[in-house]
Amino acid sequence: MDVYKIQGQKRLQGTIKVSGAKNSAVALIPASILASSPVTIEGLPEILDVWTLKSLLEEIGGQVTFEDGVMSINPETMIDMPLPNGNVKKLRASYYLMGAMLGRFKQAVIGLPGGCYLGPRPIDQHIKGFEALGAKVTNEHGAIYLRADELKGAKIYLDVSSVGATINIMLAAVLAKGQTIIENAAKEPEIIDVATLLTSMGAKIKGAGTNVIRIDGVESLSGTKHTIIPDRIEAGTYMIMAAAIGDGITIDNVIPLHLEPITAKLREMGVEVQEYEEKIHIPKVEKLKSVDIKTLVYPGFPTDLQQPFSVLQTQAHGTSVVTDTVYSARFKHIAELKRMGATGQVEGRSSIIKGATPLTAASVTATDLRAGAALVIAGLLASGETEIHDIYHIERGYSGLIEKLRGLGAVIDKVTLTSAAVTEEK
Ligand SMILES: CC(=O)N[C@H]1[C@@H](OP(=O)(O)OP(=O)(O)OC[C@H]2O[C@@H](n3ccc(=O)[nH]c3=O)[C@H](O)[C@@H]2O)O[C@H](CO)[C@@H](O)[C@@H]1O
Ligand SMILES: C=C(OP(=O)(O)O)C(=O)O
Repeated sequence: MDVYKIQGQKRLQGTIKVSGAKNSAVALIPASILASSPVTIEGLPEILDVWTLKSLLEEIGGQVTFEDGVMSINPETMIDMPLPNGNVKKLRASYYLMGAMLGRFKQAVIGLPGGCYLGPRPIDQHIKGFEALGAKVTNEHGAIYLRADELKGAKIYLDVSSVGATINIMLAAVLAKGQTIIENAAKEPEIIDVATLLTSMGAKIKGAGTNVIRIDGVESLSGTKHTIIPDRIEAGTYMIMAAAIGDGITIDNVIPLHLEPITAKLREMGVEVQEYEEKIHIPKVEKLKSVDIKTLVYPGFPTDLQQPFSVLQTQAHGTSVVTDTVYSARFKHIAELKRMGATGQVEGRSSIIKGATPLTAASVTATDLRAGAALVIAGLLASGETEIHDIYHIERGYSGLIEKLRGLGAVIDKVTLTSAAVTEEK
């Protein structure tokens, strides 16, 4: 079992480079299934989710190479192999195989997805979209069976602005006959990135990034080369870390516009955020003011950053309230932060954090991906040696984390615990 060990209270300084966006990567890779010739995606993050998707494409017969962030996918040899179990359960975004395989083969069998448990995460809006396009969809023993004689464009109103449903319907609709209109579509930058790839493959998509997306189906799509956008959630995590324990940190390879919700909140807390074309610099912070946050769909404050942000709130003077309107149970990190001396409690969909509290090292568990990111920041702040368990969650989303943090002066190691050490801890 691997853990991260962090010696805290080392001030961090320098430049940290952000990788390609996880939530784009996990949609761009399945999108390649729709092409009739090779697709190359550049700048991909080296994270578990990307490796798992590579294996999934290979399971359906794709020829895939992945080196130095560049994935080359030959989809010509792919077949409509059922994927009811196994790798599909390791990540949330395996649901994109439904839209992409339905689009190409007009049928697919895909196990219900995994990913972080943050409260219920239904996929009813994805299914509603597939059905509107003409597919018959059934759930048999935990796998979704999709089949269509042909896919026909339709008008689909999403009950919730779901990122996954918006992208999945786009994937299924690009090769459908006629026009598809997605209303109340999600507007996240990753949706624009996927639309950009599909458009460069020959798809006709208008309105990605707004709440109405129009797709005119085409006969076929061809291979292309695409460069992914930077990861705004990874960048936001490092901005929070810079405000917490930085002595001047530059975050490189960012699109500052995508970071506006986090930049605005940091400024409210008294953090100076200097924006450049593709970089953000955060000088040392003297004093943090408490602020409340409410997560919302883009361009609101991202739910994926509320857990790391809570660590900063433990260092702010006063009481802060975090309300997550997207997920009902994204608060498991609070119990872990309390082990490290934080003062916080969870009430319904909110966490209430009182600061400023010095953090002390403890043995803690990354219950999910961003809880893990929060614990890394807490470990960097805490006195003593923090040990973080279940780091596979963190490695689903942060590329080269140890090396990147060491580059700023952090003392962090990935250590394999022997079974004797694990038993002793229990
Ligand atoms: C792989 C990926 O891109 N993951 C991101 C994606 O997840 P994901 O695509 O799963 O999130 P959604 O945008 O779909 O979910 C938003 C909300 O809608 C609800 N919902 C969603 C679909 C559905 O069919 N029915 C339904 O009720 C969800 O329970 C949730 O409350 O967007 C989330 C919200 O920004 C992020 O936290 C995740 O990092
Ligand atoms: C919730 C997240 O990911 P996923 O949807 O892949 O579980 C996340 O990236 O914070």
